Amino acid sequence: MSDTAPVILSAKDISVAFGKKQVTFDVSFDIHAGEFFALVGESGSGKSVTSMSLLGLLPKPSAKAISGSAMFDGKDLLKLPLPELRKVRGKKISMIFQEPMQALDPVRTIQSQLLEAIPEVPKKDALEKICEFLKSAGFADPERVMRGYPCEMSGGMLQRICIVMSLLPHPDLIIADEPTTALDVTVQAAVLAVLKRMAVESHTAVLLITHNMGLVAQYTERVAVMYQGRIVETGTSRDIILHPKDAYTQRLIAAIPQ
Ligand SMILES: Nc1ncnc2c1ncn2[C@@H]1O[C@H](COP(=O)(O)OP(=O)(O)OP(=O)(O)O)[C@@H](O)[C@H]1O
Repeated sequence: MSDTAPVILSAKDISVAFGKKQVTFDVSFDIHAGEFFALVGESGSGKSVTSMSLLGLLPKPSAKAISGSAMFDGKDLLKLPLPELRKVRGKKISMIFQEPMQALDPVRTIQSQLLEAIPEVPKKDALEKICEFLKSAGFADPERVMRGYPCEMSGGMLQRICIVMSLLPHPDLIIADEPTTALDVTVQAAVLAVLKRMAVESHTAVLLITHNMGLVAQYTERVAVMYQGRIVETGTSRDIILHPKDAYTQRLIAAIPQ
């Protein structure tokens, strides 16, 4: 996806404070339709706070201490009343978390949870669609997965199920916050490859939150580098990795395993 694709999310000057402590400072970035965009930076740099502010997911008192704007679908997400924001969440913008169990209920079948992602689709069509998506996510026997419970699956399988869940409503954007950090290294690449391929197929943009510049190099088209609550550099992942201007970006790149 190139810069010529329309901008679907425009974050401008987002600053968040918890009490007197300001943790992000004028964070701005644009995400284009269908692109894989990364917000990269070390732990505590403000990546999650930024993405959670977009969806009104920050704990209540701090919600009052957000400034800036995040234009999406003609509306400013930072100013949207909660009921309207809830309609956007999970439909036009979905999320994948580090821990798949954050999104899944341990005592319900996978099928019943996936059906909930597309309540407006008639059940028979929804089941067909779920089956097709599970196959696409690498499950050879989707019916068996659908009958199963989360505890019967490995971490990698659960995260692929979460990818399916996030894509079922055909969102414009998926926010994936460290989606592979909790997984074995050998499984990480497979899960991200599934996310990338399925997002491309459905023309869904992905905001990947990560501390791992290696993943940025391998999977994303554009990147914003965050350090101590500020964006220090934004550009195409290729340009930034080949010609990093900022000293912090240079350190992140030096830490990529050969
Ligand atoms: N609920 C909160 N109350 C107070 N401070 C918070 C809260 N949530 C986050 N912070 C602070 O905001 C800063 C940014 O945290 P954030 O979680 O966004 O970083 P991050 O880059 O996503 O790191 P990580 O990868 O560890 O999640 C940190 O200094 C953190 O301590």
